[in-house]
Amino acid sequence: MSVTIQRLRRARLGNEALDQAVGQAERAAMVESAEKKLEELFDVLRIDHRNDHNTRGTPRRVAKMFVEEVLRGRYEAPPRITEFDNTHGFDQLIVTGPIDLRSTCAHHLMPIYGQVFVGVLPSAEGKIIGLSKYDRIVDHFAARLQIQEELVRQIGQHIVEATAPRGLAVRISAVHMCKTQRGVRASHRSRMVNCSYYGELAEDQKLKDQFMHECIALERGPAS
Ligand SMILES: Nc1nc2c(ncn2[C@@H]2O[C@H](COP(=O)(O)OP(=O)(O)OP(=O)(O)O)[C@@H](O)[C@H]2O)c(=O)[nH]1
Repeated sequence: MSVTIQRLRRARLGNEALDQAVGQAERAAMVESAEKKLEELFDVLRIDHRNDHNTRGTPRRVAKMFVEEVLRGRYEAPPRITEFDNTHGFDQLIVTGPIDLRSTCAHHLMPIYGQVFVGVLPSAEGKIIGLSKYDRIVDHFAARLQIQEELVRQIGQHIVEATAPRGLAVRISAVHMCKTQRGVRASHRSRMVNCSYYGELAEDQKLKDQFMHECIALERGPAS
């Protein structure tokens, strides 16, 4: 059995990272193996990808898409976080968003898309992290097969462990295309909204209200 396949078998959940980051050579081998399996799938589905000018090369494209894009967050290390000294001891709520969410649902492999908002209550004695890193962290955990309840907690737990703020809130509002494009064919406006709270943001209703107020304002965008 190849090294690649052994590693995949050790990983427990589709939205968990592997034990170690997967290098370029190993990812190339994964694309090769996945391409062969996708060719078989196309054959089963009676799609003549060898002769059809539209689907020729599609098994390879899809294999690359899974390894390098859709599941990238399982094979790479989380993004590096730049920290700055909090010299003026800033300790008030910071809310950032909307952060565009592009993920994939674990049940039907359909896109999940929407917005994420992150609220951070920094510690006056701690560090401040680069604002773009919140977007990168969202992107990292979204690049896995997800359900929204677990995604919102993975993002929150990672930020808490990496930056130790006094409080943290993560809110996701997303469309699940497994529900809008197939199956029940729900309205394209139908969304799922959920939050995860940590530290003082979990305990203090006024802080939660302030976070929610800022999310709504950011969702609405600048007044035209
Ligand atoms: N709670 C939760 N459910 C989700 C999420 N993404 C997809 N689902 C739902 O998970 C279920 C998938 O499991 P099944 O009921 O076995 O799938 P199915 O028979 O194809 O069901 P339908 O989608 O109703 O056609 C569906 O009801 C989805 O709408 C998510 O992030 N959170």
